[in-house]
Amino acid sequence: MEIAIVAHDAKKKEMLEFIKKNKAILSKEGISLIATGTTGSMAQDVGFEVKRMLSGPLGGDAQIAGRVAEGKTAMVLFFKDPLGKHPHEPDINMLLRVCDVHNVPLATNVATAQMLLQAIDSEVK
Ligand SMILES: O=C(CO)COP(=O)(O)O
Repeated sequence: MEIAIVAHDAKKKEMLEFIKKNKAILSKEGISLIATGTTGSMAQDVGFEVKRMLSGPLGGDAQIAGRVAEGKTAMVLFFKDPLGKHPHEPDINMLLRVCDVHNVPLATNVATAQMLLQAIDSEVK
């Protein structure tokens, strides 16, 4: 199962804490991680194996949206900064929309992301 992790700059610290806390689940054999560029480097720096897309503002969200649409990415954990402005807002909205179009679980905050991971924990090897 491919899970995408994405975090805006103001949420990167939260994402780092979240993935470290959930390392046991996220490192399972049946789970692979993809990420936007900077979020991915951050995860790699603390020992995760992550396939990195472009950075968000350069098209990374759009690349992940493409993978969701193709049925490759099965879950998106996207810690959005609800207080900031982003030059690539259209790409961000596209990713959210494509998740809804394809009924792919999408968490935009830590509380929901935690529930999603708990929901799949027993199902993934
Ligand atoms: O901008 C982003 C998501 O919209 C995140 O991109 P980075 O992980 O490259 O910072």
